[in-house]
Amino acid sequence: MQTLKVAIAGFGGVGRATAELLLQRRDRYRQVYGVDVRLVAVCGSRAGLADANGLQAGQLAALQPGLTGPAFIAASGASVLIEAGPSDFRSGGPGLAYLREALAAGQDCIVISKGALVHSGPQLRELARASGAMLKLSGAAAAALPTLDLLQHSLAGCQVLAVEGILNATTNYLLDAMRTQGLGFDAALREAQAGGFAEADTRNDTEGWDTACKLLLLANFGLGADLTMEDVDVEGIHAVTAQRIDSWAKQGLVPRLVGRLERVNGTLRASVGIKTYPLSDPFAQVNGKNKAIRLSSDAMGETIAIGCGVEPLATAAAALKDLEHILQARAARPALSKDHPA
Ligand SMILES: NC(=O)C1=CN([C@@H]2O[C@H](COP(=O)(O)OP(=O)(O)OC[C@H]3O[C@@H](n4cnc5c(N)ncnc54)[C@H](O)[C@@H]3O)[C@@H](O)[C@H]2O)C=CC1
Ligand SMILES: N[C@@H](CC=O)C(=O)O
Repeated sequence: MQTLKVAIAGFGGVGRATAELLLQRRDRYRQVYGVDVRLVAVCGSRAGLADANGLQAGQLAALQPGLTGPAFIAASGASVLIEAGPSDFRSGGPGLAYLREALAAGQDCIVISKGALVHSGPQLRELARASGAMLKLSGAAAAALPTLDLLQHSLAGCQVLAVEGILNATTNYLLDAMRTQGLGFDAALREAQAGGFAEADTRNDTEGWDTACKLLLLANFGLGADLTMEDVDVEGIHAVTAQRIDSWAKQGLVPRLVGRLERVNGTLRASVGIKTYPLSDPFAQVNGKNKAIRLSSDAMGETIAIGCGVEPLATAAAALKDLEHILQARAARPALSKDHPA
């Protein structure tokens, strides 16, 4: 049986949930793909663990100091890296160094943090192209809500004319809690933090940056654009007051923080801001920490997906969906070269 060695960098809520789910699914990988998927290394900012024979769930509680940093990936012999560190789109975050190292070495990468992809997307894509590595990012691009899958697979061949998305769970949760429970902004934010889906720096959620990051990933990795944060008009929800919420409610309107991409005269325009919807619009029904995406295309009309799951499991599952796609692609490779010898 073939072996596939996986390493995880960034071992907080999502990294740990991904490790646990991967270990639970090992039998499935053996049965469906005939592959022995081993978790061979994990690391946080100051400590890690590695074992080429595969780590077991019971070992993950205690990491060893010092075993961290991009070099640990090569040392572990992993051929797939799952990156789940903090998101920092201004610097690329710690993920950038891990991804550069892994992609340059030809290791397939599953990215859950957004920072490096937004900061250095074209460079990372080029590293992947040059080394033949696969670069997957479902976890970064709204995770449990299918977004890139729709653009890359479900609407393949269509021209996507517009994308509108409730892409950030925290802001949707806040707006909803203020509107339906009369909670104050700070109290609602504390609930989102307790739920494990707010960013470490919650301004990234409330000021609209997380939505803008996800929108850029959809534009650049889903629609082949090359936009930067400078190209996005970004408005958050931090200035929303109880009075404004009341006034919208009296008009029968539901506020959502949405990211929008629109083709205008052949150019893709990107913006993030509050939009209000009448109750008859499906976006008005996307409650709590749910997310949604509406795509308009030339030939398939309008497609809407709504989704969420319990975090951090849902994001772990989105990342491991990418792993399944990598297993499928790896399985298809020998068949391809047999049918079409070079
Ligand atoms: N929590 C959620 O619902 C979702 C989170 N994400 C993204 O997943 C990522 C992780 O999120 P959480 O696990 O919730 O955050 P977290 O803060 O619990 O975990 C991040 C981990 O990265 C570690 N880290 C920091 N610097 C590092 C370095 N140089 N090397 C290795 N590890 C380092 C930290 O010690 C921490 O344990 C973030 O980028 C977030 O934006 C994406 C989708 C949903
Ligand atoms: N903070 C984000 C979670 C990860 O992307 C959100 O609220 O959606």
